[in-house]
Amino acid sequence: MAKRPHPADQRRRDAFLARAASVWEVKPYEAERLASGGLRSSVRINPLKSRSVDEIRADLESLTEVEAIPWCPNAFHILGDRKAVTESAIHAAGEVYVMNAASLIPGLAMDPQPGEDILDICSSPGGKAAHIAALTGNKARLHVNDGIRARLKKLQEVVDLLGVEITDMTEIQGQYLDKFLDATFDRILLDAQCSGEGMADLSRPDALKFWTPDRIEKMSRLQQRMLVAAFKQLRPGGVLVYSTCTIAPEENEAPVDHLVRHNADAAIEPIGVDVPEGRPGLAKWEGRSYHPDLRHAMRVVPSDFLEAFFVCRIRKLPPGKQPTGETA
Ligand SMILES: C[S@@+](CC[C@H](N)C(=O)[O-])C[C@H]1O[C@@H](n2cnc3c(N)ncnc32)[C@H](O)[C@@H]1O
Repeated sequence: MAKRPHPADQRRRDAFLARAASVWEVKPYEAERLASGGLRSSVRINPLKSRSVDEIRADLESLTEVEAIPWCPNAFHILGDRKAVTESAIHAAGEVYVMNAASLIPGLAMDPQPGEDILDICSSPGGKAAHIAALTGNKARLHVNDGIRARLKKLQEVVDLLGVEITDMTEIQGQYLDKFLDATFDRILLDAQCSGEGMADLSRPDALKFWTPDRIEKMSRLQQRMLVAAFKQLRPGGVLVYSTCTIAPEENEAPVDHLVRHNADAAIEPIGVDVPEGRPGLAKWEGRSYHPDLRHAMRVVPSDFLEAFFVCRIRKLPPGKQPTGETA
């Protein structure tokens, strides 16, 4: 017979499910089903190595069953045995990178171009930095950063293994970026440290061991400070993509709302990626209102392959293009 959860664990689970259900606009039992998906893995072919994408794809398809992801070139959902991929020679050689498919969205939303100066603020282990490098054929000037020293080693390993060319690797806490970094960028990714609710697998009894509303508030304050600092490093006309793997509006819509309300030159844009699991960001939640353009952000509702995720694209309007505040 299944062990009954401790009353404190049950209360925590109920609180989590009530919040997730209200964000996703489903019943709590449906939220529980959505958040109990187990490990969902996809794989991206890395075009930065010497072998062609076609050669790597043929090897990948010989290992296990995969299905092309329609909205992301060179990426596949793993339908068969994940281990067959993670323990393969192509994986050891850095020819493929395994991640949750939602993590492909920020790189695409960045739309990085060769020749640009690009900053990835919370970079380790480097999956999204490697995707950005792949999208530009290693032809952008890519600066990677992570605020936690211990995480830089893993980042360096991924950079080396996948053949990612970088101009700099720094250890600056994102909230102090504008104080320690004397450079501006065409595109910035802030894939922020978050409470990670999207990765919680409720089929595991300990899934919410570290989940508390206090942690959400603490993260929200950090994310807001990191976003404000990041925006200062963005060139006029440049693009900042903000993403998290969490569900909480306090960590998603709220920091972006703060940024756009305090910066007349910050404009939320559609992310431009057609993901079937994508829903608009929230303009209202539990009595709180957020900037109406947050509807252009994307919230990913979990599915067979995607974990819960949030992505928002913000442009720094050049002088002369800023709204005057006048109404028609
Ligand atoms: C969600 S993970 C980033 C994943 C990464 N972008 C990728 O695609 O592989 C968040 C990262 O933020 C880093 N981090 C935590 N606090 C930070 C801070 N104050 N400033 C910058 N980075 C921070 C963590 O070390 C962690 O590596």
